[in-house]
Amino acid sequence: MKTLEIAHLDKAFDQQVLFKDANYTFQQGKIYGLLGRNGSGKSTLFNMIVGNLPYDSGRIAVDSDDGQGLITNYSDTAVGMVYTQPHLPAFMTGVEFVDYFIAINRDRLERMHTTVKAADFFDMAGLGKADANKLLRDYSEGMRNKLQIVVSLMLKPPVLLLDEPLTTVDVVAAHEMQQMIVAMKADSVVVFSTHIMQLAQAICDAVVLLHQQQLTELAGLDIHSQAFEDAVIARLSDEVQADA
Ligand SMILES: Nc1ncnc2c1ncn2[C@@H]1O[C@H](COP(=O)(O)OP(=O)(O)OP(=O)(O)O)[C@@H](O)[C@H]1O
Repeated sequence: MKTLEIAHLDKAFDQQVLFKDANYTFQQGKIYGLLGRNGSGKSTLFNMIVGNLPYDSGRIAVDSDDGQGLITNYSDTAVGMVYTQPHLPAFMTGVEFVDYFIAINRDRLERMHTTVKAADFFDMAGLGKADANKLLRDYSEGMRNKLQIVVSLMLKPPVLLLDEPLTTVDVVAAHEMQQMIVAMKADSVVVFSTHIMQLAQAICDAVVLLHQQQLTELAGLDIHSQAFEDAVIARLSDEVQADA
């Protein structure tokens, strides 16, 4: 089973402690919503998992189900990340970028027996022919986001992290992207951060709170219930009440 393990994780920026002995194990087969207050460290956690940022101590390990077990020196293909602000080359057209993406990932795509063509990416992202020939610089933020989500999903990484992924896409695209994300959970560990409670309730199997430097699953309540929403708000308000 594919697994992402966070164990005894510590991380601080100067005097600001974001993680203190944080522990949680995410597993394939569920979609996890990561909820926390602004500035609690959700993007920092994702950046540590994907290898963009170092952590101070503890361990982050991935089991890609390839026989190596849980390892900390996992390859950069083990974790895929959808960024809030997409990292796409501004001076390529959409189709140039997708052709380039297919070329550099040809081996991976062939191993998955995927015979996707550039046109398939645009269909999945709900983008038209005219869009394909535009410079990515001239895409709207939502268009860039849709393309980024589609390319990330196409590689089927063992661990897929989505940092507030659906906030800029239109309602129709959001519905389609949700279905694609849900389809990923059978084969991947899927974790996404969001501030939209309804989105978390719509697609998550579990909600993990990042609060007071810890990761804690909010268990024991029906995720779709008002009681669940109330419990999330109460838990994340702890500090404010304590300070008041
Ligand atoms: N490279 C950095 N150097 C110093 N401080 C940083 C750095 N990156 C993030 N921080 C700080 O760490 C804290 C957590 O930031 P982060 O972006 O991880 O929060 P977040 O939970 O994703 O927030 P939001 O929900 O508002 O997007 C913030 O106070 C931020 O200013």
